[in-house]
Amino acid sequence: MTKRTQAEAEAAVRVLIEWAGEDPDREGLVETPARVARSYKQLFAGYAEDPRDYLEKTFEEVGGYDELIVLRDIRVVSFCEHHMLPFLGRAHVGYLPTNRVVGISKLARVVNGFARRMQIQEKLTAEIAEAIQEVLQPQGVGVIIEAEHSCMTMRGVNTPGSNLITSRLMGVIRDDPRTRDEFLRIAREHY
Ligand SMILES: Nc1nc2c(ncn2[C@@H]2O[C@H](COP(=O)(O)OP(=O)(O)OP(=O)(O)O)[C@@H](O)[C@H]2O)c(=O)[nH]1
Ligand SMILES: [Zn+2]
Repeated sequence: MTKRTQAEAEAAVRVLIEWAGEDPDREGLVETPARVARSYKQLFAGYAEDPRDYLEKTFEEVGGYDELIVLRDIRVVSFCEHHMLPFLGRAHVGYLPTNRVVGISKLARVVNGFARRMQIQEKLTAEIAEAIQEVLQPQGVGVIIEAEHSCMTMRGVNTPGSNLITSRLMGVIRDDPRTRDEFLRIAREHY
């Protein structure tokens, strides 16, 4: 993959501005290519990190805790790879630990690290679950994401208010009906 410079990104934005029918040299737009390029760096910051790294530090003194751990309503800001438009919503992430747990902020960091890339929601959901399964090796993992896609609400089919719900369940959260029901109930309690 070709590595591009900030200057090249700015030139590309300038082309898009012109293509949209605007004058990139008018006062309000002069700095826009630079702003957009900087903004893309932040919005796509996920390419500069491996979210698995957040899960390396764990705690084993859990007092025998062996029930589900669920972090609900993690804000998701991601981008559909078809239109590069945002999809916004919430993720619910749970796991059934084996003998160690992770700091809860790290679950949100993992979501954010994968979200700040271009992809479809199905892939985002799977990547989060698989990273947790791979690094923490819990008895089970569940990830549910509900999000509204700007490419559907702002353009195209124009259906504001419709949410895409995706889930990836692994291990006992997928295979043991009682654990699965408990996870889904906790994750959906507020729907
Ligand atoms: N499965 C899935 N589809 C997505 C996601 N984000 C956007 N899409 C869809 O990707 C599809 C791309 O379809 P295309 O026909 O190639 O593109 P398009 O002509 O812009 O399609 P419209 O959005 O229907 O106007 C659309 O149906 C989008 O709704 C996602 O996260 N998951
Ligand atoms: Zn889209």
